[in-house]
Amino acid sequence: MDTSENVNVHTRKWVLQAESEYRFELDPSATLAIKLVSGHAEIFGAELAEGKVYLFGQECKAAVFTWLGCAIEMSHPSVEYVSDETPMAVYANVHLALEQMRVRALAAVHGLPIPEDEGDDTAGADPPRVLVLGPENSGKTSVCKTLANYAVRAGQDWVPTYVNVDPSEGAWSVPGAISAAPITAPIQTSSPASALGTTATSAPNHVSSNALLPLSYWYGHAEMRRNPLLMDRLIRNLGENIRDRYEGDTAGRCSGLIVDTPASFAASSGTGGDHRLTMIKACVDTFQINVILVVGHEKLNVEMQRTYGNRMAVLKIAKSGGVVELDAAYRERIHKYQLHTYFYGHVIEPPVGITSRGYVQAGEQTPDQTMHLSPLSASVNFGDIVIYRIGEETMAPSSALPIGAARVVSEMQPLVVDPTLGGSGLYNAVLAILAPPNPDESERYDEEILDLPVVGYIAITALDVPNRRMTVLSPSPGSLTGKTAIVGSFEWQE
Ligand SMILES: Nc1ncnc2c1ncn2[C@@H]1O[C@H](COP(=O)(O)OP(=O)(O)OP(=O)(O)O)[C@@H](O)[C@H]1O
Repeated sequence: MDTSENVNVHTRKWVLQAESEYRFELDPSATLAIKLVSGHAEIFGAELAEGKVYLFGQECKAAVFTWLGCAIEMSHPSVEYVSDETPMAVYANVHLALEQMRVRALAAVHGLPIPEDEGDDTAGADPPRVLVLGPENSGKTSVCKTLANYAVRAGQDWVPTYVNVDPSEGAWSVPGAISAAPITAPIQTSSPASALGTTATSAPNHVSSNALLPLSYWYGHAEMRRNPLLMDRLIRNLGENIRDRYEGDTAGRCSGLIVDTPASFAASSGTGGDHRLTMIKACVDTFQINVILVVGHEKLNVEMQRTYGNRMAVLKIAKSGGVVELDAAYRERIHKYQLHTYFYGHVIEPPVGITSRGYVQAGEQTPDQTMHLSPLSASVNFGDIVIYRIGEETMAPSSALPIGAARVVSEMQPLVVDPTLGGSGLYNAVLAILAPPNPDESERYDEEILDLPVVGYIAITALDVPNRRMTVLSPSPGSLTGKTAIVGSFEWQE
């Protein structure tokens, strides 16, 4: 194979030994190109194709791992090193155990003899429904991605459901949402702005061939403690919806699901009002969890063993030494990238000095498809959209209220926001547009909007109070008249 094409002062080659990984981190303006020259390699479980150039940007941090050894060629990242100490063998063993569960579940569905589980003849025929818990920067998302990718790669046509209940993650759309999506192709890593792959919600149809169709509910905030009751309800809505979808989808159900959680489920916030156990319980109940993986946290592992160990497998798995500590400023920048990517898409330019010939961006299937989106800026009447905020405007956590004080407005109450009032908080706000309510009026109920999934997002970029009009940025054409929207605490910044 001719590898000389990109070998110049701007690139060099690394030879990786078996079971080692090349880790890199990018500065805000840096981009990176990596090409697999020979051997086999993967990024969080997604295989690299030989000879294809993968681009990374927007402060991406990741690792190219190889089971048997490989040679890669790349430009210069901001930070790089190779490590042969990885927990990948453990993750692969977990995958094998989950795979056996899938095979047994499918055999049971087809009335075939159920293969025995090595060493465990009491094993049932339930597909794996895995909850991944761990503190901040333990690598939960990376573990979930790896396990989902290994399932997809197993060649059994599994379609695992990836559930993200971390509202700060952004997942397939914008931060503030919790979502689930069936994974049909390995999740590529190229930018933290689309950490779990490309979504179909903002991309026009012609570029959504590799996109996912997630089911999302809008929580509206990055932190669970902001409104735990709402979070609990949305998690349960997500679970119920997935169960409904599974009814006619045997392959999906047998493939199981993997639930990625926020760090706040693992560590108490410190200032009272510790809702994390309630959240874990909501996940266990609604997703019918039968395996809990605790990433690198002894105390949480013991706690989970005590609470759930008699009903399901609770496993502690090691944290990878490669996981990068992400600080608050970084997370804020990522939220900005995610919002921007939702509306405008993103194109990662090849690094300086590297030919763009034949380059494709990770996650895309054909080289001529870029993710450059053109959102629309439209002027709408105040009366066209009904905007709600859930709960009190300045919501202090219940634990912060004086003893004996009751909330005047319930945390779950949808309140109509009047754009004409000063301090409406709508200028530069990100809004979730909800699916229509039940067409049958008799089936409607007060808090129905809490249970409606999201169909898309808009941002309010200007408010003209005297003329009762506002300018909104929307990813696609289509009338907003008569739509219901919810505002959260995310701000749009151009
Ligand atoms: N082996 C590795 N080598 C290099 N970077 C890695 C590795 N594993 C994870 N990372 C990076 O470290 C960062 C944190 O990892 P990840 O998002 O998986 O952790 P998390 O526990 O889900 O985070 P959070 O605190 O947001 O819940 C990410 O940017 C991820 O891509």
